[in-house]
Amino acid sequence: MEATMVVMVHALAAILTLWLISRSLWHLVWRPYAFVGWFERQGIRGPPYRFVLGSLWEMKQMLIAERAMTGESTQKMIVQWCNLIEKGDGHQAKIDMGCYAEELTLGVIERVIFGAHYKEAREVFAEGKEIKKLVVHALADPRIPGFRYLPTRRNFQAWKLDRSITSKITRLIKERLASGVDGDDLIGLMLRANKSEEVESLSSDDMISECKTIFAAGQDTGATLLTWGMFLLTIYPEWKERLREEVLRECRDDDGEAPYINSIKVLGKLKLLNMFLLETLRLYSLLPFLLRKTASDTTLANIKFRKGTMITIPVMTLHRSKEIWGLDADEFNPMRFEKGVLGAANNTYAMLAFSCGPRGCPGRNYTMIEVQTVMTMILRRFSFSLSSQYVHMPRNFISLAPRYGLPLIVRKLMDGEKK
Ligand code: HEM
Repeated sequence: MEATMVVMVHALAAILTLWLISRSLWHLVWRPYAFVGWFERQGIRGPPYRFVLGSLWEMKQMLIAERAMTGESTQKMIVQWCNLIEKGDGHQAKIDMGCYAEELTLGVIERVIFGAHYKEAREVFAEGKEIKKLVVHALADPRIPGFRYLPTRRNFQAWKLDRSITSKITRLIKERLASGVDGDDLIGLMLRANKSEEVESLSSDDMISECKTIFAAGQDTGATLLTWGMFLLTIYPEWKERLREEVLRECRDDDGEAPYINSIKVLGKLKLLNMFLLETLRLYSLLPFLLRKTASDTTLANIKFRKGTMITIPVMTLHRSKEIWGLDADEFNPMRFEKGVLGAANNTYAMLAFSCGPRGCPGRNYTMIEVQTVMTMILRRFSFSLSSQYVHMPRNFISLAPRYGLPLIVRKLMDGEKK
């Protein structure tokens, strides 16, 4: 009896070991090879790679496409607001700007990356949100090397979500390749960059992780800047009027009727709006601190740091430093940016909302175009104020956002108010 038990335990252990080996081989060897092979058949070859996204002209085309998509999505949002007003008392409606901003920027980024709206992109977004929660919890974990590789419940959850995101993005890229469509979206740019002789090829993994990065970095950032911008306009109504006046003045076509979707050239003329957004980013910096690791033994401000030291750059504190920005550093004053970012403070690196240097944010223009386009269109159509239900509680959940959203009361502008 005992001998049978021993044989059974051994057999079970052998089966389990074989199963584990086959799973590991599948994940580590066979699957990546199959995947790379599949991409190679499409003419996409592997590493190494530098981050190259086609030519500058192509990047510009992508921004033009982004602006058009933002215009369309904002138009859709405007119609929804008008319907809400009609269904209500006909004068005004309560909306949560945070939710609309999230939906709008998600609609734009999925089209900027994949060229169309996809159910999978929505699911990727929802799963990305779950990962974000896990990351926030992980920040409180003990700093033990290799901790993130341990099979804890949270790590398992994160790995599962990451696998699901990867497979959905892979499916979307495959479908796109199969369709043979060559668009002005991120996938189109990467595929063209691959065909070009001048740049090194992207591997399949590079393409997937590029999509993941842009999706993660580019969605809620724009939504949050838009939300803080709208919040500040309700707190400083004189700025709402100044910006509306600028928008109505600059965004006119030959008929004297302002177009829905402004050209980039027009956006360039909206100086006050640009200054307003810079001041919003100064006071409500989305990333309240940045982290850097010293690559070698370093001396900063006469303090010696050993190689590998983690340094926290307190962006939020620096953005409100009177030494750097002057005595009115705590006050809201977009006019400080009248002579540009360099003229606003006594330090070249004072404005860190997008960080700076080679690892500064590559999505800066993208966001500014997106948020300017949306605000321009809202300012032309609506008047808005803060709902009494608003609770001012900024929360740093990887990025700084209003914890309970931004409830606004929106009202359609009368014809007389648009002049
Ligand atoms: C208001 C909006 C945004 C803000 C405030 C912002 C801010 C930042 C900051 C501070 C960094 C540097 C992070 C660090 O070094 O630790 C960064 C990096 C990055 N951002 Fe943004 N970002 C915004 C929007 C976007 C958008 C819309 C995209 C893409 C479409 C994007 C893509 C990226 C990427 C890919 C990086 C990593 C760059 C690298 O590691 O070299 N960002 N962003």
